[in-house]
Amino acid sequence: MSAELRVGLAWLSELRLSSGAGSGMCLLLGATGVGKSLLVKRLQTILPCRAGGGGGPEGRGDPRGAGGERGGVRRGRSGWGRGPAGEPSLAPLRVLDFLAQLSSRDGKGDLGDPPPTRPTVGTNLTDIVAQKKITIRELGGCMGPIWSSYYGNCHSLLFMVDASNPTQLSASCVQLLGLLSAEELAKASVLILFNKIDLPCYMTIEEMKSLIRLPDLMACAKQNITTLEISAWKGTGLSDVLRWLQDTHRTNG
Ligand SMILES: Nc1nc2c(ncn2[C@@H]2O[C@H](COP(=O)(O)OP(=O)(O)OP(=O)(O)O)[C@@H](O)[C@H]2O)c(=O)[nH]1
Ligand SMILES: [Mg+2]
Repeated sequence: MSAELRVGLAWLSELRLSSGAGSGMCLLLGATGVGKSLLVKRLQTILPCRAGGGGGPEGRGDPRGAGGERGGVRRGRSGWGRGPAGEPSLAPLRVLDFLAQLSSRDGKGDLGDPPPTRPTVGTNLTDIVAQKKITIRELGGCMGPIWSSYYGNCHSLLFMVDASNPTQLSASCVQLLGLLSAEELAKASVLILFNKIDLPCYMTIEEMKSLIRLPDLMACAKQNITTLEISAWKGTGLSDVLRWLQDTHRTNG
């Protein structure tokens, strides 16, 4: 095969990946400051990722500009190359080792210092490879009024709540009700993440479930709903998030 043909085929396969072919779409939503961007960054350190540009983690500009979102620098051809800061990313088998490590330490694996984040103005697209390619689309909390423009083609939904912020809980509950009643999300699997359980004043999952009357919501909802307590800061529960994504997109996406 000629060198030009090889380059052409590699380019076509990049194009196929960047168009989202064969991937499942996961929406990551929640009020501002709950920890969505930090979660994505933590997943990026565990798994091989491809992050979109434009509306990136601290993205700006037209949030609906698909070209802009995808216009960023590709990080490694195969997805198993170098990580966001040029550090080597983990090979497939090492991902499993890493997950085992996270679990064996009660979810508190050594992920290093949490990277800084800024409020997401726009959308932040990240492809992770957890058996299948899954595209995680974080929408900034400040984009709440137009979240619904992104519901189409969504296979799964991560909805994050700040477990250390009781004053935000009722607003989060209203957002969740809106999501669960959206027709376009009726078939999506939903994972509710109660984040920031590393903080001393956090509400327990039982307290939050009862405050937002989650059992009643779950009884009425069309979606399959799961809940998890996590700390994106410490890494607690991240292995469970990855397992849920894998299981959900194996059958769904
Ligand atoms: N203690 C603690 N802090 C966290 C945790 N997760 C996120 N944070 C912090 O909370 C702040 C907001 O986090 P972001 O990830 O930017 O929040 P976001 O949900 O993406 O916010 P928007 O983009 O504005 O919607 C940052 O200072 C994070 O470091 C956590 O599990 N524990
Ligand atoms: Mg964010």
